Amino acid sequence: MMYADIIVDISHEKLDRSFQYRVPQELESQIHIGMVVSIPFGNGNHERRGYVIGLSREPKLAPVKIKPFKEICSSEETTEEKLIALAAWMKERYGSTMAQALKTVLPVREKVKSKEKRYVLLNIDREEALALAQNLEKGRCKARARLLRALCEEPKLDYTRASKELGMTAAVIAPLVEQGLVHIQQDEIYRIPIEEGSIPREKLSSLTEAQQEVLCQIQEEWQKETPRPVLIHGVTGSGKTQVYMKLIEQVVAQGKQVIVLIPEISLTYQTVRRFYGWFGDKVSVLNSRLSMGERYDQFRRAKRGEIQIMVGPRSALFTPFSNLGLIIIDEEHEQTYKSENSPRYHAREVAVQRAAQEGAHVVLGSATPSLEAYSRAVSGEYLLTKLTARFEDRPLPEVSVVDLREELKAGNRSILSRKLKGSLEKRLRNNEQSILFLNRRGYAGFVSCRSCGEALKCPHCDVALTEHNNGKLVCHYCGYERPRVEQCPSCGSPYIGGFKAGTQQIEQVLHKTFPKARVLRMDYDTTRNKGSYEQILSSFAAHEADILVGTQMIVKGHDFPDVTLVGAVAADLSLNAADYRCAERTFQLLTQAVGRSGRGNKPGEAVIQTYHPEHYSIQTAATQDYEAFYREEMSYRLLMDYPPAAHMLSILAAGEDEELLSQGMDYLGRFVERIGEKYHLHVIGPAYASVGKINDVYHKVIYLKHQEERVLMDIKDKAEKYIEVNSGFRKLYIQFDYS
Ligand SMILES: Nc1ncnc2c1ncn2[C@@H]1O[C@H](COP(=O)(O)OP(=O)(O)OP(=O)(O)O)[C@@H](O)[C@H]1O
Ligand SMILES: [Zn+2]
Ligand SMILES: [Zn+2]
Repeated sequence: MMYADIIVDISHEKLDRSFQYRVPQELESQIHIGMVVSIPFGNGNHERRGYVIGLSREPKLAPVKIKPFKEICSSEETTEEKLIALAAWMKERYGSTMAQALKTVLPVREKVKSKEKRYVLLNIDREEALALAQNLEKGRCKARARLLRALCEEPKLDYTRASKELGMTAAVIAPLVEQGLVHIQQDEIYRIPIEEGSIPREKLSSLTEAQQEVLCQIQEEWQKETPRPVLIHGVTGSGKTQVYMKLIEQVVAQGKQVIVLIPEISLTYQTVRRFYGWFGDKVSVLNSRLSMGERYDQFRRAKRGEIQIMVGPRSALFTPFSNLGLIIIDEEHEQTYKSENSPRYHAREVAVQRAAQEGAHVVLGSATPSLEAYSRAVSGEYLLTKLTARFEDRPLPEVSVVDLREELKAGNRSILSRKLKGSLEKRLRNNEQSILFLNRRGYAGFVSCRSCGEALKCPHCDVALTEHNNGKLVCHYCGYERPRVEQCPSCGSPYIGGFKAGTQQIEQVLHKTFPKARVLRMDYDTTRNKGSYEQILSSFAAHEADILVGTQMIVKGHDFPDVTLVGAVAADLSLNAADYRCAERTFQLLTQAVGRSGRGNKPGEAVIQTYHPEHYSIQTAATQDYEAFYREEMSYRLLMDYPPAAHMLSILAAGEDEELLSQGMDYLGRFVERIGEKYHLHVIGPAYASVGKINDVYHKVIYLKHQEERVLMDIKDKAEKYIEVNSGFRKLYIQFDYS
């Protein structure tokens, strides 16, 4: 006997309410996940339509109590059915619940309108606020004092949190606003302001010979019986975008639809304008700042066939097009394509799956492909195409690597090396622009030596140790701990500690060193307000500043033709992240950063400041030699059994009760070790996750490594069942994560 789990209404929030029905014997061979069937529903057995979201041989009730459904309603597969099938695949692949998978894939209408967010912000500095709070406490204005103290901790305080958790009433806040000590700010939901028809149409430029060659290779692949996904590996500024546009034009001309994924950070007004310029109102653009309701509206337009091209971040992948022809993923290596919520899917994998289900093509592009994509391309699973030169053969920037240890020896203690300072001076003299960036990505309190540059690493996992509040140095993969050190274990120097400089300090140094230079800063602090990100970028593009200082967000995908110098202030920061991917991230970031220089008519230069000038990720980024990097990095992954050389499954658990969490994870660790024994499964941990405690919730993780994916899938299924039947896990929140 076969049973089907059926949901009645997919436009409803409560997708987890499914009902089991019996599959009539004669339909067993036809039924599959996603299909619409007609069911007797409720007390009156009214006929309703429902979607099949799961099939099994196990009844959830006594079999006599399970009603059969009547018939299969759809003769042709609808878009919803395909998406439900995709959700079912994601549930299996990533180990989420079906409800989580459905909510990711289907545009579920939201009941409550998303509210505007309000914040309370401090206008005075911290010391002043603390002094004031003390005074207010003496004067028995406790509530106001509490608010000020909270603001000292968190200068931008969520209004609802302030009122609920701290018990602030408007009467408490109002006098502080009146005195000008704090102010209230509303962050509206941001929408890229494009009015239809307001942008002049442009013709696509004709392709260069190299670009044309890539286009031909792709078309040839598409002629085949089973076309493979395509990876375009094109150096920065080679015109990958031009190739995408031609492909889009062709697919749209065949009456099919296209999804273009772009990292959120590149979804600027500039990009959007270009798309509208080329394709007019055939295009719609999503970004994650749209409310669920607005996203829903855009998806409905797609479903009704009002648009043919959807541009957006990860979630645009689920646009309900009925005749999907192509999915493009630009900057394929970007981390934001991986979801951090269950199902923790990767857009690349889901794109390949959706395209296979619907007979569409996939094109990935990057100047610095992920190891996953490139290894697939090398093995022939993907077609590899290349653009090896910049448009019009513009030269790639000349790169110098500066050894910061030598600077210290020469008595230079500034953040700016002599080389970088000289290069900046030259740019200011010639009225050209510069970008300085600090790659703080993944930065989490590592400890390194200022004399020799060595970071303290885990002897078992070869990733940087992280300093904890208790002074211990901890490995986030295996849990290894050691006490704080007073001296560098490599060179004996006492100058050992965390790296403290931030973008603000760089800005100050620039003001001191070049008082006349116009400096813009872009980091998390300066972009929190609505529209400020766009403002800074457009102001810099209009050459209203000479130097742009910021975090990695400034080096991604932007095209500023007047920039002829890019400086990486401390390239090691990302190299010391507690993550096996840190060399890859560093290489990508530096290569992309270097690629922002000299894109216009004037040749560019780049300066990389580092304590590890000999490290391969820095060397190969300096020579812009992706293949050399790939060889080195792949041999490291092979040696250490990290993906893509092996498969890795993380089991992440969170809970408020630390002891319960530890106990649960110990049990789970022993369980997977036991069932994994026959496969020689490699189990690491449990250890505290890289951020071990967030908002009083503790996080722990177990890593499983194996050569075969199917083994990890099997272990995951068994672990899921184990968790389900053991009540000790009820108070823990457990997620699976593949990489
Ligand atoms: N065929 C072409 N005709 C006219 N201009 C072109 C052509 N190809 C590239 N360009 C110009 O060269 C510059 C770089 O192109 P594009 O931004 O597409 O490169 P990219 O490969 O996407 O670069 P990155 O990976 O650095 O983002 C752009 O200013 C673009 O307008
Ligand atoms: Zn040292
Ligand atoms: Zn370790």
